[in-house]
Amino acid sequence: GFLQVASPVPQGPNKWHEQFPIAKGQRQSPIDIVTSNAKVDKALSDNPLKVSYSNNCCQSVTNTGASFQVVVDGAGTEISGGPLDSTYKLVQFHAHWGPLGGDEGSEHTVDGVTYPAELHLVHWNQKYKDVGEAVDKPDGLAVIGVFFSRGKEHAGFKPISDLFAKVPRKADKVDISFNYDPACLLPARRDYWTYLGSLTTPPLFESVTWIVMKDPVEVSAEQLAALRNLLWETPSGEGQMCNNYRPPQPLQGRLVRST
Ligand SMILES: COc1ccc(C[C@H]2SC(=O)NC2=O)c(OC)c1
Ligand SMILES: [Zn+2]
Repeated sequence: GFLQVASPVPQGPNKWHEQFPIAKGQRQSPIDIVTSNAKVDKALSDNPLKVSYSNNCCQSVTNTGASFQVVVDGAGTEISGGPLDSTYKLVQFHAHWGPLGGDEGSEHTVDGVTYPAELHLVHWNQKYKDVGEAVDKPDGLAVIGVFFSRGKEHAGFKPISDLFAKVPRKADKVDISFNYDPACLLPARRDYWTYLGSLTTPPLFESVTWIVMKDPVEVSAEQLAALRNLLWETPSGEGQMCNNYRPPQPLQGRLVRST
């Protein structure tokens, strides 16, 4: 039969620069947010971040081989205001997490503190014709980051976390037949830090206006454990998907603003 060439197991974050030199760029993400250096910007509160998601925008959950991804039909699902100069539409949300029971796993850190997971709600700038055109433009994307802390069960996350067992392998996909409003995943208090950064996985395009919510949302230990129903390729074969987070990158003099 044909020579079986094993697909190369993806290289870890500290090797990405070999194929993606921008990994050592001037506006890489994530970062450690040093709260005492964040500058309160009244303009952010004068024009509050507006999040208007519809409750039937979520189409399916898929295992991308790097995370779960809820694919969203962006119709009527928009954010604007705050640091954004135009309207952005939600296209997908996913998360990053650590090992079972550990406290690392978030991508952004706050004064060096990690959370067990971090949710990313990815939006693209409506001035572009589609997300493919927006993805590598300096103002192309806006990602809302929400920290997950371990505590009581998150009723709003349960319909999604219950689906992970149905998509164990890469490219597995299950339709979302129920109404679901992703806004339920946002903390009640809408204060955030914002800065200019990048995608946190290759190709690491420096195209993201980051909006990192200050307050974490609580999810249960079982919901965090459900993330490990997702499997991926490891050097020793198929294993539980975990530690799919990039560590903080150099700030390179960037300003982090705060509400
Ligand atoms: C080629 O386009 C891409 C590639 C990767 C991602 C996902 C990254 S970006 C983020 O915030 N977290 C992640 O894992 C992406 O997201 C819009 C767009
Ligand atoms: Zn992400």
